[in-house]
Amino acid sequence: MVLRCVDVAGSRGGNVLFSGIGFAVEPGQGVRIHGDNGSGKTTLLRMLAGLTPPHAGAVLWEDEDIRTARQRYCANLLYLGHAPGVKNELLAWENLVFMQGLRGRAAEDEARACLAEAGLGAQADLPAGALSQGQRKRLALARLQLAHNRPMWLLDEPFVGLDQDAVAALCDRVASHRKAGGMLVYTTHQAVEVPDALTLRLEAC
Ligand SMILES: Nc1ncnc2c1ncn2[C@@H]1O[C@H](COP(=O)(O)OP(=O)(O)OP(=O)(O)O)[C@@H](O)[C@H]1O
Repeated sequence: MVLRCVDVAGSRGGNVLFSGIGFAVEPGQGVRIHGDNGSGKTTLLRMLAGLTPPHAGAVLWEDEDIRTARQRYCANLLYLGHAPGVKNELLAWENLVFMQGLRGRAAEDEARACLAEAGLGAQADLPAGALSQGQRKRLALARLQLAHNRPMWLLDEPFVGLDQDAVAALCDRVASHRKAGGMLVYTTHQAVEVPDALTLRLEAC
């Protein structure tokens, strides 16, 4: 398994934000996309997720363009955007069932156990709209605990809004994911370091 970014350029609103980006991510590896506000971190991550087409270059999964390998790629992918993307009107545990597509009688128990591990056991029966910003972020990230069959993680600003304990827990989660052969690309403008991750700094064109 390998994700390759080949000589990629990104543009928004007609402006080229970055160009000549090239790297590969293999099992166990991590890439940190770093840069100032507006440098294009989210744009690049969206390209890796297949949500925004590259201005130039290509993103390849197993040496095939992700646009043609879409089905195979998406089956291996977990993309968490900058916003938590939770449904305010659903309870916290219902959100997890819905977001992760959990099925069967064990789904609720699985979601509740996952919330307890994320430090949200007491909030499981609250509507997501009643959670604090940090709790909403924890809820979104709780999906990572259930993503065993998705090796390619793309995380946009995963550390924003988290307290120190939650940051440490996320670093542990990411480390065990990589140890088990998972792959990670994440954006950040914070000083949180994921050990042994290649850092890619986006500079304005
Ligand atoms: N839909 C859009 N139309 C026009 N310009 C856009 C659009 N989306 C983003 N941009 C612009 O593209 C640039 C890069 O945005 P992007 O969100 O990728 O940056 P970022 O590095 O993730 O920023 P931040 O650190 O603030 O989250 C910004 O100048 C932004 O205003």
